[in-house]
Amino acid sequence: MMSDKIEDTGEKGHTATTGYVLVLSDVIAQAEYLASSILHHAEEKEQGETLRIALSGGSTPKRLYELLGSSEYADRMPWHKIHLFFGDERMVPHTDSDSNFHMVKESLLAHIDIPFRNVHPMPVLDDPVKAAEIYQAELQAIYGSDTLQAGKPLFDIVLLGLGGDGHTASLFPGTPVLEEKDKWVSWSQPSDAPHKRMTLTYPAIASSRFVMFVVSGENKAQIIREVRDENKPYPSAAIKTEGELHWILDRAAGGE
Ligand SMILES: O=C1O[C@H](COP(=O)(O)O)[C@@H](O)[C@H](O)[C@H]1O
Repeated sequence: MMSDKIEDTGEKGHTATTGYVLVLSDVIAQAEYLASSILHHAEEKEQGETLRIALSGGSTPKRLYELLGSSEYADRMPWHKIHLFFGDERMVPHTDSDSNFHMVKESLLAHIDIPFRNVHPMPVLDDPVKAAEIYQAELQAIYGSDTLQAGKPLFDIVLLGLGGDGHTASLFPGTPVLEEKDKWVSWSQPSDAPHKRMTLTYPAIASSRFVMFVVSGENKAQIIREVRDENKPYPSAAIKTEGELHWILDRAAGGE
Protein backbone atom coordinates (compact mmCIF):
# COMPACT_ATOMS: atom_id res chain seq x y z
CA MET A 1 0.00 0.00 0.00
CA MET A 2 2.55 2.58 1.03
CA SER A 3 6.26 2.97 0.69
CA ASP A 4 8.23 3.12 3.92
CA LYS A 5 11.00 5.27 2.46
CA ILE A 6 11.29 8.12 0.04
CA GLU A 7 13.99 8.64 -2.50
CA ASP A 8 16.46 11.29 -1.45
CA THR A 9 15.76 13.96 -4.05
CA GLY A 10 18.04 16.46 -2.36
CA GLU A 11 15.02 18.59 -1.50
CA LYS A 12 14.67 19.59 2.11
CA GLY A 13 11.63 18.71 4.14
CA HIS A 14 8.70 16.35 3.93
CA THR A 15 5.01 16.67 3.30
CA ALA A 16 2.22 14.42 4.54
CA THR A 17 2.46 12.46 1.31
CA THR A 18 6.25 12.15 1.09
CA GLY A 19 7.06 11.32 4.71
CA TYR A 20 8.24 7.95 5.99
CA VAL A 21 5.69 5.38 7.12
CA LEU A 22 6.28 2.96 9.96
CA VAL A 23 3.63 0.33 10.63
CA LEU A 24 3.89 -1.33 14.04
CA SER A 25 2.05 -4.40 15.23
CA ASP A 26 -0.36 -2.71 17.64
CA VAL A 27 -0.97 0.34 19.80
CA ILE A 28 1.35 -0.96 22.52
CA ALA A 29 4.27 -1.23 20.08
CA GLN A 30 3.32 2.19 18.73
CA ALA A 31 3.47 3.79 22.19
CA GLU A 32 6.75 1.98 23.00
CA TYR A 33 8.34 3.20 19.79
CA LEU A 34 7.28 6.81 20.37
CA ALA A 35 8.27 6.87 24.04
CA SER A 36 11.74 5.50 23.33
CA SER A 37 12.14 7.89 20.43
CA ILE A 38 11.23 10.88 22.64
CA LEU A 39 13.66 9.63 25.31
CA HIS A 40 16.39 9.32 22.69
CA HIS A 41 15.82 12.85 21.37
CA ALA A 42 15.80 14.26 24.92
CA GLU A 43 19.03 12.47 25.82
CA GLU A 44 20.69 13.85 22.69
CA LYS A 45 20.18 17.39 23.93
CA GLU A 46 23.26 18.94 25.49
CA GLN A 47 23.21 20.53 28.93
CA GLY A 48 21.30 23.82 28.66
CA GLU A 49 19.41 22.80 25.52
CA THR A 50 15.72 21.91 25.55
CA LEU A 51 13.54 19.49 23.61
CA ARG A 52 10.35 21.24 22.49
CA ILE A 53 7.41 18.94 21.86
CA ALA A 54 3.93 19.96 20.65
CA LEU A 55 1.47 17.38 21.96
CA SER A 56 -1.57 16.16 20.09
CA GLY A 57 -4.96 15.74 21.74
CA GLY A 58 -7.91 13.44 21.23
CA SER A 59 -7.90 9.83 22.32
CA THR A 60 -5.09 8.24 20.27
CA PRO A 61 -1.99 9.59 22.08
CA LYS A 62 -3.32 8.78 25.56
CA ARG A 63 -1.53 5.44 25.63
CA LEU A 64 1.78 7.12 24.80
CA TYR A 65 1.30 9.70 27.53
CA GLU A 66 0.40 7.00 30.06
CA LEU A 67 3.54 5.10 29.13
CA LEU A 68 5.70 8.22 29.50
CA GLY A 69 4.11 8.74 32.91
CA SER A 70 4.59 5.12 33.99
CA SER A 71 7.42 3.72 36.12
CA GLU A 72 9.06 2.46 32.92
CA TYR A 73 9.74 6.01 31.68
CA ALA A 74 8.79 8.65 34.25
CA ASP A 75 12.08 8.53 36.16
CA ARG A 76 14.30 8.02 33.11
CA MET A 77 13.06 11.02 31.14
CA PRO A 78 15.11 14.20 31.65
CA TRP A 79 11.95 16.25 32.20
CA HIS A 80 13.94 19.37 33.14
CA LYS A 81 15.14 19.47 29.50
CA ILE A 82 11.70 18.94 27.98
CA HIS A 83 9.15 21.65 27.21
CA LEU A 84 5.61 20.51 26.44
CA PHE A 85 3.36 22.59 24.20
CA PHE A 86 -0.05 21.87 22.71
CA GLY A 87 -0.89 21.51 19.04
CA ASP A 88 -4.51 22.34 19.61
CA GLU A 89 -7.11 22.86 22.29
CA ARG A 90 -10.84 22.92 22.71
CA MET A 91 -12.05 26.21 24.19
CA VAL A 92 -13.36 24.69 27.40
CA PRO A 93 -11.94 24.97 30.93
CA HIS A 94 -8.79 22.94 31.53
CA THR A 95 -10.77 20.88 34.03
CA ASP A 96 -13.33 19.83 31.39
CA SER A 97 -13.14 16.23 30.18
CA ASP A 98 -13.12 17.54 26.56
CA SER A 99 -9.97 19.58 27.21
CA ASN A 100 -6.76 18.28 25.65
CA PHE A 101 -4.82 19.75 28.57
CA HIS A 102 -7.04 17.80 30.96
CA MET A 103 -6.31 14.54 29.11
CA VAL A 104 -2.55 15.24 29.16
CA LYS A 105 -2.68 16.21 32.82
CA GLU A 106 -4.49 13.03 33.84
CA SER A 107 -2.44 10.67 31.69
CA LEU A 108 1.02 12.26 32.03
CA LEU A 109 1.56 15.46 33.99
CA ALA A 110 0.07 14.13 37.23
CA HIS A 111 2.64 11.32 37.23
CA ILE A 112 5.91 13.08 36.41
CA ASP A 113 8.27 15.52 38.01
CA ILE A 114 8.38 18.21 35.32
CA PRO A 115 9.08 21.84 36.23
CA PHE A 116 5.92 23.95 36.06
CA ARG A 117 7.60 26.43 33.69
CA ASN A 118 8.21 23.63 31.15
CA VAL A 119 4.50 23.04 30.54
CA HIS A 120 2.76 25.40 28.14
CA PRO A 121 -1.00 24.85 27.95
CA MET A 122 -2.98 26.89 25.45
CA PRO A 123 -4.90 29.57 27.37
CA VAL A 124 -8.68 29.37 27.33
CA LEU A 125 -10.47 32.72 27.25
CA ASP A 126 -13.88 33.96 26.13
CA ASP A 127 -12.01 35.86 23.42
CA PRO A 128 -10.31 33.24 21.20
CA VAL A 129 -8.38 35.90 19.23
CA LYS A 130 -6.79 37.15 22.43
CA ALA A 131 -6.06 33.59 23.58
CA ALA A 132 -4.33 32.78 20.30
CA GLU A 133 -2.28 36.02 20.50
CA ILE A 134 -1.16 35.16 24.03
CA TYR A 135 -0.03 31.68 23.03
CA GLN A 136 1.73 32.98 19.95
CA ALA A 137 3.56 35.57 22.08
CA GLU A 138 4.63 32.78 24.47
CA LEU A 139 6.00 30.74 21.57
CA GLN A 140 7.79 33.77 20.13
CA ALA A 141 9.43 34.57 23.47
CA ILE A 142 10.75 31.01 23.70
CA TYR A 143 11.80 30.99 20.04
CA GLY A 144 13.59 34.32 20.48
CA SER A 145 12.05 36.00 17.44
CA ASP A 146 8.63 36.85 16.04
CA THR A 147 9.64 35.55 12.62
CA LEU A 148 10.13 31.88 11.87
CA GLN A 149 13.48 31.23 10.25
CA ALA A 150 14.39 28.30 8.04
CA GLY A 151 16.96 26.10 9.73
CA LYS A 152 15.87 27.22 13.20
CA PRO A 153 12.88 25.01 14.04
CA LEU A 154 10.35 26.18 16.60
CA PHE A 155 9.62 22.59 17.68
CA ASP A 156 11.77 19.48 17.83
CA ILE A 157 8.76 17.21 17.61
CA VAL A 158 5.16 17.91 16.63
CA LEU A 159 2.81 15.02 17.40
CA LEU A 160 -0.30 15.01 15.25
CA GLY A 161 -3.43 12.88 15.17
CA LEU A 162 -5.84 12.36 12.31
CA GLY A 163 -9.58 12.81 12.53
CA GLY A 164 -12.00 10.77 10.44
CA ASP A 165 -12.83 13.96 8.48
CA GLY A 166 -9.15 14.50 7.62
CA HIS A 167 -8.51 17.20 10.22
CA THR A 168 -5.32 17.32 12.20
CA ALA A 169 -4.55 19.48 15.23
CA SER A 170 -7.63 21.76 14.92
CA LEU A 171 -7.15 22.37 11.21
CA PHE A 172 -10.64 21.36 10.14
CA PRO A 173 -11.97 21.15 6.58
CA GLY A 174 -13.51 24.40 5.34
CA THR A 175 -12.20 26.64 8.14
CA PRO A 176 -10.40 29.95 7.38
CA VAL A 177 -7.41 28.99 9.55
CA LEU A 178 -6.29 26.72 6.70
CA GLU A 179 -5.37 29.87 4.75
CA GLU A 180 -3.29 31.35 7.55
CA LYS A 181 0.24 32.11 6.34
CA ASP A 182 1.60 34.44 9.03
CA LYS A 183 0.14 33.70 12.44
CA TRP A 184 1.59 30.83 14.43
CA VAL A 185 -1.58 30.23 16.43
CA SER A 186 -5.18 30.81 15.47
CA TRP A 187 -8.68 29.62 16.24
CA SER A 188 -11.69 28.27 14.43
CA GLN A 189 -15.25 27.10 14.90
CA PRO A 190 -15.55 23.82 13.00
CA SER A 191 -19.12 23.26 11.82
CA ASP A 192 -19.50 19.78 13.28
CA ALA A 193 -17.40 20.06 16.43
CA PRO A 194 -19.07 21.28 19.61
CA HIS A 195 -16.39 23.71 20.83
CA LYS A 196 -14.35 26.53 19.36
CA ARG A 197 -10.77 25.39 18.82
CA MET A 198 -7.34 26.90 19.12
CA THR A 199 -4.62 25.47 16.91
CA LEU A 200 -1.08 25.78 15.70
CA THR A 201 -1.15 26.91 12.07
CA TYR A 202 0.57 25.31 9.08
CA PRO A 203 3.61 27.64 9.27
CA ALA A 204 4.16 26.90 12.97
CA ILE A 205 3.88 23.14 12.44
CA ALA A 206 6.24 23.36 9.46
CA SER A 207 8.91 24.88 11.68
CA SER A 208 9.86 21.53 13.19
CA ARG A 209 12.59 18.88 13.13
CA PHE A 210 10.09 16.05 13.17
CA VAL A 211 6.36 15.84 12.58
CA MET A 212 4.94 12.54 13.75
CA PHE A 213 1.43 11.55 12.77
CA VAL A 214 0.28 9.00 15.33
CA VAL A 215 -2.74 7.09 14.08
CA SER A 216 -4.24 3.78 15.11
CA GLY A 217 -7.32 1.64 14.61
CA GLU A 218 -9.17 0.16 11.70
CA ASN A 219 -11.54 3.11 11.59
CA LYS A 220 -8.63 5.33 10.44
CA ALA A 221 -7.40 3.03 7.64
CA GLN A 222 -9.56 4.59 4.94
CA ILE A 223 -8.76 8.22 5.75
CA ILE A 224 -5.02 7.41 5.89
CA ARG A 225 -5.23 5.89 2.42
CA GLU A 226 -7.06 8.96 1.12
CA VAL A 227 -4.56 11.38 2.66
CA ARG A 228 -1.37 9.44 1.89
CA ASP A 229 -2.02 7.59 -1.31
CA GLU A 230 -4.93 9.29 -3.04
CA ASN A 231 -3.78 12.84 -2.46
CA LYS A 232 -7.23 14.04 -1.43
CA PRO A 233 -7.22 17.66 -0.27
CA TYR A 234 -7.85 17.13 3.43
CA PRO A 235 -6.26 19.59 5.90
CA SER A 236 -3.89 16.85 7.12
CA ALA A 237 -2.65 16.31 3.55
CA ALA A 238 -1.31 19.88 3.48
CA ILE A 239 0.97 19.40 6.50
CA LYS A 240 4.62 20.13 5.74
CA THR A 241 7.77 20.31 7.79
CA GLU A 242 11.21 21.63 7.07
CA GLY A 243 12.40 18.48 8.85
CA GLU A 244 11.18 14.89 8.60
CA LEU A 245 7.61 13.70 8.63
CA HIS A 246 6.86 10.24 10.01
CA TRP A 247 3.59 8.34 10.01
CA ILE A 248 3.62 6.01 13.02
CA LEU A 249 0.74 3.62 12.49
CA ASP A 250 -0.52 0.44 14.03
CA ARG A 251 -1.31 -2.43 11.69
CA ALA A 252 -5.06 -1.91 11.96
CA ALA A 253 -4.68 1.61 10.56
CA GLY A 254 -1.74 1.07 8.21
CA GLY A 255 -2.29 -2.43 6.91
CA GLU A 256 0.60 -4.72 6.07
O1 LIG B 1 -10.15 16.83 17.86
C1 LIG B 1 -9.10 16.28 17.81
O2 LIG B 1 -8.96 15.18 17.02
C2 LIG B 1 -7.71 14.73 16.54
C3 LIG B 1 -7.86 13.22 16.36
O3 LIG B 1 -8.32 12.68 17.59
P1 LIG B 1 -8.53 11.13 17.89
O4 LIG B 1 -9.40 11.08 19.11
O5 LIG B 1 -9.18 10.52 16.70
O6 LIG B 1 -7.18 10.56 18.17
C4 LIG B 1 -6.58 15.09 17.49
O7 LIG B 1 -5.35 14.84 16.89
C5 LIG B 1 -6.69 16.55 17.92
O8 LIG B 1 -5.61 16.93 18.73
C6 LIG B 1 -7.96 16.69 18.68
O9 LIG B 1 -8.13 17.93 19.30
